[in-house]
Amino acid sequence: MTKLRIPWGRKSSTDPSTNELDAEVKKQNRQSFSGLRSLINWDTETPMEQNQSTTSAPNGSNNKVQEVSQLISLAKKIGAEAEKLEAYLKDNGLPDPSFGVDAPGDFPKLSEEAQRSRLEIVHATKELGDLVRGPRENVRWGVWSFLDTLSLQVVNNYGIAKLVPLDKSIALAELQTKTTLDPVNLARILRHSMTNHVFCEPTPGFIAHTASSRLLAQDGPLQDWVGFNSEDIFPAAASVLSAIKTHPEATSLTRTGFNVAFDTVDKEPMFATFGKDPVRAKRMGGAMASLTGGEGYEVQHFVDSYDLSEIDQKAGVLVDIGGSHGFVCTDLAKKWKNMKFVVQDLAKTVDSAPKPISDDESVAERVELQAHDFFQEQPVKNADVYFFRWIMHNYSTPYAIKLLKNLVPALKPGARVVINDHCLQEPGTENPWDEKLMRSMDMVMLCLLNAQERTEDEFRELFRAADERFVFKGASRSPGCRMSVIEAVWNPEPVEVEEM
Ligand SMILES: C[S@@+](CC[C@H](N)C(=O)[O-])C[C@H]1O[C@@H](n2cnc3c(N)ncnc32)[C@H](O)[C@@H]1O
Repeated sequence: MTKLRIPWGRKSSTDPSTNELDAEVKKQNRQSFSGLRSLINWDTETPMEQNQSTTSAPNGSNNKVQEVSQLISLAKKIGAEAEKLEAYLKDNGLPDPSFGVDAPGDFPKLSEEAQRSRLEIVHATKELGDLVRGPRENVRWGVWSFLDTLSLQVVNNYGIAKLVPLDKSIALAELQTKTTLDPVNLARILRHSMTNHVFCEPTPGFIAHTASSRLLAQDGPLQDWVGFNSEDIFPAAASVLSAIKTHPEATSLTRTGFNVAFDTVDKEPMFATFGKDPVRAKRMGGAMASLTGGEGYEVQHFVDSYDLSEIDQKAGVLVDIGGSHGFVCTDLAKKWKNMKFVVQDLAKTVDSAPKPISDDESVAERVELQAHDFFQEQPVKNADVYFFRWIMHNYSTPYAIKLLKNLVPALKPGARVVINDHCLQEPGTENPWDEKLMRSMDMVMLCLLNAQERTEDEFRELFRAADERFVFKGASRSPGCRMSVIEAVWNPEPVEVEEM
């Protein structure tokens, strides 16, 4: 497996002096700018040095130098990277980025270098925009981002995108006849959406599609994504404050923002609510598929990078706990031809899995589905690997510890416990886009389940709290993947085991 040691940045001092604190604050202030560096590997200058770098005086003399402000430095960076990106698109016959209705739904796949330019532009434009808006405006208008969710929520719920023709505009008055949404609300929702390039008004009173609104008309998983986020997570988010004020420990699955929002406090966890509502459950499933099928979450990262050769050689066993319909194991079984797999999930998930689990007979005969509640003791004894993918982040620490404890009676010496989840890095060391995404996911886990994304140290502590006989081996991540592999080995007679 390609082991990318997760870079751990500075460690905070336990008793920093005021000067140290000042220095730390200054450093952090610089980090909003420097976040990019972790990804794009700018030259060796510090951001401060970059901001203060000098240029020759206009007359060409090197004697007189001028400071380049952060403003200009960012603007130049954006210009330079945009030129590189455009050249790449032209050289490869790829379309120019556009908001137009016919523009591709996704930015084209790029070379590593062109992708770096793209990300630099994404981050530097945000940085530059924030800089020129200024702190007060950033806070004042930043807090209004929930209104973007509101307008998308209404557009999506009323299916307005499907009412607008793809090839021409439609008079607002005519559109009003096609929906039960009242005229004033339809107009204001559309016009608010337009501020985010969702729909446009090419001539006053006529509505047409942009590429984003077209996707909202055509892309089922994206509709699910917007529906789940705006109708389930958004109300839950608005109730988190109430939930944590009333239950500050914030660990219970039935005392979350979601429970407050949907009046299920101390009654049932979110999963049970969805279990009773097939439409909502399907929407959440589609939304998850839309996220986890996307860039940086492909199962192939794990399949390609995690080394099971030792286990395959001895025809060992991997148990995928909460493995849904077994799509990870069927992919693993195509690569590792000798070992066996047990996919465990709740009975109704197992019942709804396709049978046979794969058309490939040599795969199907080695992948078994088993109904098992992971809050009960693990029934498959002496397996070589126990695997949790997208499971631990659904649970607060007491629950997560329980999941690990439930393995203990089944474990043989050397058994691996492998978690495939986000692993949070120190603030400012992740590329800013990934950091935003992972920290947003962390907030979503709070809203819905009082759960959390974890750092490597927090995973280490989970294993330690579950049983001292777990030997934590660390976290690793393959290039291009947002998910990490976090691993511990069962060692009933503790000896020193080297960390990865
Ligand atoms: C977020 S999904 C992860 C699925 C899969 N591991 C993946 O990588 O996409 C969580 C899975 O855990 C299952 N699950 C939830 N509660 C469970 C329980 N108590 N016991 C077993 N499986 C459970 C769900 O049915 C679902 O398939």
